[in-house]
Amino acid sequence: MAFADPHLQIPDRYIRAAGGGGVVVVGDGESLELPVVDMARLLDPEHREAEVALLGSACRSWGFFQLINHGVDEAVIQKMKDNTVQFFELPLEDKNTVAVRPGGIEGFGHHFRSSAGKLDWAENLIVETQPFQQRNLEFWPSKPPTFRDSIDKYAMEMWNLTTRLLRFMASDLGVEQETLLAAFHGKRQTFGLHRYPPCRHPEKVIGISPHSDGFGLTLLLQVNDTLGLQVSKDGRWHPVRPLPGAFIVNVGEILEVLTNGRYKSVFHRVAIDAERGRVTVVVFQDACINGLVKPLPELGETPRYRAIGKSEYFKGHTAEVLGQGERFIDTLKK
Ligand SMILES: O=C(O)CCC(=O)C(=O)O
Ligand SMILES: [Fe+2]
Repeated sequence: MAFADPHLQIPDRYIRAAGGGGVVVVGDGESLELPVVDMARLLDPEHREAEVALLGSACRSWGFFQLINHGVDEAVIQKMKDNTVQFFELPLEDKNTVAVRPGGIEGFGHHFRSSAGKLDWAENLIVETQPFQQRNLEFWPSKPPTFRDSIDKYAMEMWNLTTRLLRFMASDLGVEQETLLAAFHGKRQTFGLHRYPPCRHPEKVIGISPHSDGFGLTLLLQVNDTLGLQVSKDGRWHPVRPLPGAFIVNVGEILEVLTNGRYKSVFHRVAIDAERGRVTVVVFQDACINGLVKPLPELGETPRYRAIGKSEYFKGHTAEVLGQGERFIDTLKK
């Protein structure tokens, strides 16, 4: 396997024509840092107003922020990190017991592929964690033995964190909290666990091709401190330097539509390190209004996107990911 032996040639199906991770990354000195939102200040009546404004401005200008003092149970986070690393360290035949099936989404394998048929330099495990009744336990690894329990507990923590964030976003947007919460309540929650091995020629490959996330909200946890995530702003790629213990939160395309374009879902990608591997735990929270992707009527604005059914939306978004061109939601703009 290409990842296992550093002396092997990089197989052609991983090599990117335009130089994979290497184009227009801003240098250290000029790099803008992601906004940092402090949950402790959001919860403190004395600082709430200013912090809600900061949260809102982060979602409008960057579509990304780091979240500190988030209040998520540290033991649950640590267990999730440990088990994720232990899973990826298993022999391939163990990981393949939950292999993704042809045409399927859940399971272990290489999930992201550009239109040119190139593979991303990563292995991934994708599992749906909510709604509870839709869990396919056949794709939940039984090794390491505590993994399923870790995923279950982490899933609950991430849903609680999502509801906390949505309340403050609603306040920034000037809508009732319940209105925004209802769009997310009972919807899908999907885990994407990623391992990006080091590569001797990082400029030739890419960890995840440029994309914007298709669900409502994304909550990303770095398992180790290897850099890799880059966010597009003003036409350039900005490397994200995760603060210790922080979550990286970003607006997905559905939240952009729900907010009638006030919040932005932006392109990001993952570059590969020459020496060190990188592991992330990503949780996607889905949303819709009665089966439709459309702006919240409670905003009281003329909708800037036409309403579309969920399955048509996902078809369009999948084509966007494969084509890496225009964002699908831009085609919904009126
Ligand atoms: O692993 C990362 O840093 C980014 C992952 C990502 O963008 C995704 O799963 O959509
Ligand atoms: Fe993403």
